[in-house]
Amino acid sequence: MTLSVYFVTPDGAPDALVLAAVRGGATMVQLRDKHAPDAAMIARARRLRARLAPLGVPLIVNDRLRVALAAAADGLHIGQSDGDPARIRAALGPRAILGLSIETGAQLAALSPGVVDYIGVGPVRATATKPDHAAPLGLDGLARIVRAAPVPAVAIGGVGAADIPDLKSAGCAGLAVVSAISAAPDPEQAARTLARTWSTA
Ligand SMILES: Cc1ncc(COP(=O)(O)OP(=O)(O)O)c(N)n1
Ligand SMILES: Cc1nc(C(=O)O)sc1CCOP(=O)(O)O
Ligand SMILES: [Mg+2]
Repeated sequence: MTLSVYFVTPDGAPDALVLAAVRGGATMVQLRDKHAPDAAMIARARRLRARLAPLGVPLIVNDRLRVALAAAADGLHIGQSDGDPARIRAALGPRAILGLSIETGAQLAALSPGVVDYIGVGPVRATATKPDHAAPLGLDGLARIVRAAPVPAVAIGGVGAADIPDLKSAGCAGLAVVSAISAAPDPEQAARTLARTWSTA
């Protein structure tokens, strides 16, 4: 699992966008669609996993355990209100990747050891991509959580290439982005810039 450039899809993302992000250097992909029916998500997840597995890029499903299991995805990302992480781990099995969102120091303190493989910490900044986001942490708040985390952490929420030096200084294992790739005029090039900046910063 390489978390450095973690692409989270926007609703309705075409496969071509995901494949462009991966060609550019995205190291993880999360299929996130807050509106698609489960059946459509399962079909997309199966299709994408077949394309990404040979490239060594894990496909993570957002929120939906049933979809992750049915599509034999590489893992699942859950938030604080998406269910009990220990129960979800038991249902997913020990080999799947399980990620959990952390928005506060208190949530980090409540993390059970050995249950999740990574955390997504955010939002760093307010972002229109997730209208129901928690209070922004800023870079200092992010760093406080990441430094105390017992598992690798990715920063999420309004982050992009210009933040990479600060995110690395804070101890992040990577950054998770939607719009820095999906809203770019050339998503493949945007992913490449993120990957190159990550490796050189
Ligand atoms: C890598 C990563 N980190 C955080 C989130 C947010 O998850 P959650 O809080 O469950 O919110 P939704 O994405 O479900 O709206 C994430 N998806 N990925
Ligand atoms: C999916 C998600 N989760 C967040 C959190 O804070 O937990 S912020 C977010 C959206 C990130 O989109 P963008 O890169 O366009 O800001
Ligand atoms: Mg969620």
